[in-house]
Amino acid sequence: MEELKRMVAKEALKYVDDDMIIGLGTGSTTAYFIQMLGKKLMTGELEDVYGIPTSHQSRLLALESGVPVVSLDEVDAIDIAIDGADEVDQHLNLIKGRGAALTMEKIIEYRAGTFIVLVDESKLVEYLGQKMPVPIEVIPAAWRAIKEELEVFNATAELRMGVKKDGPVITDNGNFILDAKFERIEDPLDMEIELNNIPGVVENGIFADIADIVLVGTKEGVKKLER
Ligand SMILES: O=C(CO)[C@H](O)[C@H](O)COP(=O)(O)O
Repeated sequence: MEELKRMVAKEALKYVDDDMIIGLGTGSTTAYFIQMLGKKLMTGELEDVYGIPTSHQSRLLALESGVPVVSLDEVDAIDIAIDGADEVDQHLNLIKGRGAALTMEKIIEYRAGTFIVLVDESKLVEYLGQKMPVPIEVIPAAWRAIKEELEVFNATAELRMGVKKDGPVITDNGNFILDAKFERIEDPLDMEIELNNIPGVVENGIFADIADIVLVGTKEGVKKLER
């Protein structure tokens, strides 16, 4: 599994050129990409590349790996964004947010010229919601009301609890995460919009119609899926 992650991260480096601004996703697969990018910058194979982190995790790792970081309000455009995903359907719609960084990820990836997703083949699904819940970032005061309101969509939601921390997970933005298990998400774009219409929802982990390229790590090599 780690080898497949490394393989797609290496492939993603081929999309990086000098003078680029790159959205840096969150998670274990993107972590390989950030480290490899840092090495290319240190050896001088790449120059004047800046990263825009999507989380504390990617910011700390970028700084540690030698990738200079900037924030969204300091740039005019983002050339590419690189990130992992938890599920990818055949139309390249995604579920993201296992790492609770979905809000900043969507802010950056929506605005990238090209959004490239890195996964291994276990993440490919027939329909969204097949294996994973949809993480929903919510304002803490509204979590219980939203949990109940999600029943309209036949979704069962759980408040995500911390590991090595008592009580709920607190996102980088100071909010809670509800993990909502749906029976089947028939229309990802419609569901993404519906969920964001609930007052108190900050953002949800359905990324419909945003990914341009998905690089899939398989035992036979990297497969490229394109929209
Ligand atoms: O959405 C995410 C974090 O919020 C991650 O990109 C997603 O969970 C994939 O992570 P990994 O590469 O570790 O499997």
